[in-house]
Amino acid sequence: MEYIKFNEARELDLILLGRVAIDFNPAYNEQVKEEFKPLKKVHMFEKFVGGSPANIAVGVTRHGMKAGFLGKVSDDQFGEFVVDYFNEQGIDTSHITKCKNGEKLGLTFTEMLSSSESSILMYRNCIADLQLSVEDIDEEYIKKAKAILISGTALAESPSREAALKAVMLAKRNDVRIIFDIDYRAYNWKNTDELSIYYSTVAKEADIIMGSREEFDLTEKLIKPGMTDEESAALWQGYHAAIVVIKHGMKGSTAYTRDGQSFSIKPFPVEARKGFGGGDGYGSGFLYGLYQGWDIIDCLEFGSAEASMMVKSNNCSDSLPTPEEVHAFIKEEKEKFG
Ligand SMILES: Nc1ncnc2c1ncn2[C@@H]1O[C@H](COP(=O)(O)OP(=O)(O)OP(=O)(O)O)[C@@H](O)[C@H]1O
Ligand SMILES: O=C(O)C[C@@H](O)[C@H](O)C(=O)CO
Repeated sequence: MEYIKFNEARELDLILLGRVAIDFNPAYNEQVKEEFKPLKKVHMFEKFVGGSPANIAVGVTRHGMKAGFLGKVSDDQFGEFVVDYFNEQGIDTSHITKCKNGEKLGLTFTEMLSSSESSILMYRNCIADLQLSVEDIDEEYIKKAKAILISGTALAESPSREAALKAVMLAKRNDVRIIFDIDYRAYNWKNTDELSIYYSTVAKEADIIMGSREEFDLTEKLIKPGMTDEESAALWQGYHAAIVVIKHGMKGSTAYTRDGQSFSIKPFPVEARKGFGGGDGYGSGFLYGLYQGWDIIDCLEFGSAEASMMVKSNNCSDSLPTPEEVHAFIKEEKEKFG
């Protein structure tokens, strides 16, 4: 059954809008399996492109999809690093612009303490990605895409908030599917009422919504707090959503489809290097499956496998796998665990 229809004539599979940053992860040698340590003890860091929509742009491109990024970077070598890296991956960077008033890309220093404890230390003053403004949102560009993915962090502040809302409105009138990845990052938000207002505005327009239970609770705060997954799915499907994906970390995740069905998957157990990045692997894999027209359960399995591969890795972008690597991982895990 086809739950979502993409306009096949479009040249871009997906435009991603929002957060892009630089991740500094403790240097890690897979062979030596260096020990976990507190951030203050780390001497060497490796630099990667980071930020959820940027990571998903890399992920879907590794799967052969054609992605474009709509965002703002700093007018310095870190901004150039992002654009160069995206170009090398084959991501369309024609609508990435540079900040004009000295705003800087966010720097994320990550701490990996054990296979179940990790955290991030964000430097996000005078932040570049939230400078995206309505002038950057070009209808002709949006029209080129089958779908646009809005990352929730883009809604945290003006001018990026209005830019994201404009992109949603233009997508709507141009037959472009809207994917809302709630992508809650507490450091961006002043209070949760604001968050509920803007998240729910986009969720009402979205064809696909993806988020954790906590993220749905925040989105629904001013509508009806304390809903079950089934109630949340019914609420958003009552507006526009064809597919609502609700994640419960290691307990697994469920996709609810508009015909009243639900499909659940458990994570593939792995020795994790970090807790973050799983969601981006999950999103990349799930969306790839959907574009291939797979059954929802196969999309979930692929996303879940890609998530497990990413929590094992030392970064959230560069190690995103190819479809062949994900299939091989699934085969290996099934042989191990039956
Ligand atoms: N330790 C782990 N082992 C295996 N899989 C994991 C682990 N942690 C997370 N995952 C997988 O990653 C998926 C997404 O993780 P999570 O629920 O933390 O989402 P998220 O908050 O969107 O992640 P992110 O920090 O990447 O944005 C989970 O649904 C699960 O499939
Ligand atoms: O921004 C974060 O929360 C962590 C980043 O290091 C990472 O790139 C990411 O965005 C994971 O979703």
